[in-house]
Amino acid sequence: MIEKRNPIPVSDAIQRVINHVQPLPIKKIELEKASGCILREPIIATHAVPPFNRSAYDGYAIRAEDSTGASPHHPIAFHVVGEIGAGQVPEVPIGKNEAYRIMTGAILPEQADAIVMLEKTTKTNDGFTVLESLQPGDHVSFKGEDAKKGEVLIEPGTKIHPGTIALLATFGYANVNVSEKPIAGVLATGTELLDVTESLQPGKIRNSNGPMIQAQLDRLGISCRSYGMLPDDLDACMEVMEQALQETDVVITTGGVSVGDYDYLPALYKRLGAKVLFDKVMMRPGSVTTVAALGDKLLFGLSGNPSACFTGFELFARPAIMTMMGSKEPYLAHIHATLGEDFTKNNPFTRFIRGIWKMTKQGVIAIPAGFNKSNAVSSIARGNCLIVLPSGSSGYRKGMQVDILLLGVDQGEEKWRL
Ligand SMILES: Nc1nc2c(c(=O)[nH]1)N[C@H]1C(S)=C(S)[C@@H](COP(=O)(O)OP(=O)(O)OC[C@H]3O[C@@H](n4cnc5c(N)ncnc54)[C@H](O)[C@@H]3O)O[C@H]1N2
Ligand code: MOO
Ligand SMILES: [Mg+2]
Repeated sequence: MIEKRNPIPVSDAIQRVINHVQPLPIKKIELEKASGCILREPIIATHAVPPFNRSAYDGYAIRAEDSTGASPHHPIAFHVVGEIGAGQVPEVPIGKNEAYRIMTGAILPEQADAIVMLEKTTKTNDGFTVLESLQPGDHVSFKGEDAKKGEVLIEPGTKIHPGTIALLATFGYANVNVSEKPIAGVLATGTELLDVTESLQPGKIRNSNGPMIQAQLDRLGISCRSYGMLPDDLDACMEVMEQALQETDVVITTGGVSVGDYDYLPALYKRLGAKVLFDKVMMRPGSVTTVAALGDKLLFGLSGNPSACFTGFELFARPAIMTMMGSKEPYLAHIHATLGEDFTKNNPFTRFIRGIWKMTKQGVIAIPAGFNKSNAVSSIARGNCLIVLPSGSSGYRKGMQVDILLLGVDQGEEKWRL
């Protein structure tokens, strides 16, 4: 007698997973190694940026009032008293109709409040003339215009990217608090599986899910520990699973979660004493995606079918791992797009079509990326998004508005809603 499974909505399934994950501990890491980590402290301006009033151009620093009334018919002359390159400090304040030759980024001399661009001046024996008047502040980068001292500039929970690194360096963060990164174990199950180096044999296929999941983890900046491929054998899987549970923070398997005679993952969870959070989701592909919890560890039982496996990772494993990393934006970014082709298959469950989105003159258009069954591998390779077609309608027509999930793009604060 086959056990009847209870399908739950995708958003409930995501919630059950997220309820089970905690951010990993915080650690300090050197700035050079922090790119791709999740920030676990706010970046607070320890000083104003810029830290002093500075010149935005190469030219001359003057008192703006001294240029009042300048015109092509009435040039005003300035006497140059010195020169300031970036990093140098002027020694004396300027007086009436005096100027410093100044370079971009150099601190303004006392009393100066405007910069005349070099191109707007005519050289004289002891200085230059200007043909137009300046206002105080012209071509000056003011102290604190970018950031005020004490301002919270970046909240914790965001991914550190090159811009964040620049900001951290600006404030002298040689070390920064980030989340520890989880170690993910990956195990492909299936007697039919061959390694990438092996030749095809009757009834066998190469293991594409294992390397794919490793690459999906890699896209999150997570390194994985591969437990290779195992035949459909409960005892063998049990042994490797127990090892993986000791060595990793989260274990991802592929295959063996359906109801076939050799689908051993349900029996494995039972033997381990793991609590199955769900084993049927109202989605296609990936309806048999199973997630179980053993203590504080999650076991992702992704389907063997490649498109289902891929989708299960992006919808469930990805946000869990991002949350473990301390991310406040663990979901894929989603945007609206116009469907570029009819999709009239019936939709008993929500469909996640591997799609291609592009920006056109008409806005963002998304089309299915070719052969789109659960067992497809070609469309995962062609796709750059998942087109979400909610259940209940079989009439998705070209021109309709749909949600698309952008693969490889973070910034998703909320899981998409149906
Ligand atoms: N009677 C039923 N049969 C099936 C059901 C069902 O509800 N009732 N569900 C179907 C759905 S939906 C899916 S999806 C699959 C899920 O299968 P499993 O997760 O049990 O995976 P396997 O049986 O091990 O393999 C399925 C398929 O995927 C290929 N595979 C497996 N591993 C890999 C890999 N590492 N790389 C590439 N391809 C892989 C495998 O050879 C099979 O073709 O079950 C349906 N059946
Ligand atoms: O779980 Mo299956 O991938 O729905 O076709
Ligand atoms: Mg199966």
